[in-house]
Amino acid sequence: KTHFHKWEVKYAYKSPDCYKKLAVTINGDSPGPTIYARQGDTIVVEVNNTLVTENVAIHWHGIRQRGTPWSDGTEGVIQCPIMPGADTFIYRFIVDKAGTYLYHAHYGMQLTAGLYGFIIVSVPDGVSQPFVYNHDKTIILKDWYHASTYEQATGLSSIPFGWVGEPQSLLINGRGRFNCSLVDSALCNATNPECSPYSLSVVAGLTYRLRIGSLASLSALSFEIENHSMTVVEADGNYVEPFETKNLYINSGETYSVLVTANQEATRNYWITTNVVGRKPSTPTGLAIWNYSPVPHDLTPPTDPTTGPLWNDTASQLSQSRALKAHHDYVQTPPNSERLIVLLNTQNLIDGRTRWSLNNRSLTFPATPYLIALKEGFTDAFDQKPPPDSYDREHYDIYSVADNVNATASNAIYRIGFNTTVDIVLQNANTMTKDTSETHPWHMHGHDFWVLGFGDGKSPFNPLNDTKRLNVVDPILKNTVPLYPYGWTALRFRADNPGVWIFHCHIEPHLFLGMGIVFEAGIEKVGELPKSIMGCGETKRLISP
Ligand SMILES: O=C1O[C@H]([C@@H](O)CO)C(O)=C1O
Repeated sequence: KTHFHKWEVKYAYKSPDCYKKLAVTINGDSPGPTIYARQGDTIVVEVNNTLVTENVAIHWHGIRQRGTPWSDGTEGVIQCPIMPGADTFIYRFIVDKAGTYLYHAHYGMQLTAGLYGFIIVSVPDGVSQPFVYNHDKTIILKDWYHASTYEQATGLSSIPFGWVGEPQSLLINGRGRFNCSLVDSALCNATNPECSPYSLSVVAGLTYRLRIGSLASLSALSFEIENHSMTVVEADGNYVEPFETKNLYINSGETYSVLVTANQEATRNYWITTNVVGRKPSTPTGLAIWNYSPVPHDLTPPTDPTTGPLWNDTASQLSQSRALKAHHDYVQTPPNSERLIVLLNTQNLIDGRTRWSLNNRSLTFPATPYLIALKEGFTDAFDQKPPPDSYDREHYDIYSVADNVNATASNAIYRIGFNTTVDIVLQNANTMTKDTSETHPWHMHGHDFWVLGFGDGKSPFNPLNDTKRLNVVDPILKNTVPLYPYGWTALRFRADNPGVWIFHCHIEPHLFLGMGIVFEAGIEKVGELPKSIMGCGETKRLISP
């Protein structure tokens, strides 16, 4: 079955947290419409960019794009962006795996500006899932800023550096609440119905599958439902060996399904809350209501909202990450790997500007998208010398503020043998601030990867032959995984999807500052590129194949 969607991307005034600001919307909405489909279906989205001056590209997050790398929607990597002033681009791809996925802008800072939403893929008819529930609901989490993304992007690329800071609000299904008394401004209206809390109505005794996704710009979040426990059953479109938790940690780019049974005193409502973790919070708790019908859906719960776990309890976040294992009926033990890439994550100055680098390379996109340059043989379009597979592991002190004087901005890419299995070890380090290391959610396009393990400090081993510290028995497949402060994360993937793909930190300002790598695998197996990814408007027709 093919699902057609016609989207107009445009600016609209929105007050998701009572404060009125311009947001990039889809057909006037932020978050955008949820795409529903069944495994094996084709999704066609005709995107019409009516922004006045900004390009757009939309990424289908978690969808592997097998055979359609040109529909991955990443500006600079696989397509010329969709031009403003009503240029149109048609994304067409197959959703080949049931699960909970996301979409969002992948151009500049437009995710922060509000272009984001869900893709829900259900199992084919007659196929069962390894858990049961009565109803299926979606909850999308977002952090929200009042400054425009133009101001943010300008600060990030200026000398001196202007950091975006902590968000003003946390939104649950596009609704939050900023304290209007903090600003002397007619722009903030606490009685605007747009910012009344989202209320999820439940019937006592029934079990709900909540599909929870985060597309935060910066914040790692914890999510909980007062007095109700959650059983985690799915992560990034993969079944999990079920485990129970009071609060769910969720990073930007991750999705989870949890089962929640409405088994508490049903004569009142309860708080649904989300809180910042991983960075010292200054953003108020995000609030929604767990409503037992027929209690009025907007009746404020009689209790104080839960404040979540301690923001810096990394051990508890790590223990949830380690609890995630492939469901026992869906274990795919990864084959041995053939290559190891160790990526040292550092923040450093390049030409006086603050950037993020991997092995001293800070990613910049070339003017010609990689996919087109590689396919058409434009060897001068980007630096042809691949970046290093490792760093000076023997001498580098991850606990010091390092100078990293050799850090450079680079558009070089990794070349990976098609169908080979690769291990990646993400190694965290100190930032340019003393005694500071941050959490980074790493997201891979075009593939899921096995999460082999996490550790503290410097990864002391070569995962190619160390199976003791790693889980090669029942590792979970994911597309986004956290790298914790001063820690390491090891993952393995099979480069079995021909194309050019980006692997990057999902904190949007960090990607903006170069925190990602691009790799190519099997480019010779990519079919003829659609002309619509090249150029703009009718000029696309002039381009010879
Ligand atoms: O990239 C970042 O910059 C700031 C800080 O390191 C300097 O202001 C911060 O917290 C980041 O994550």
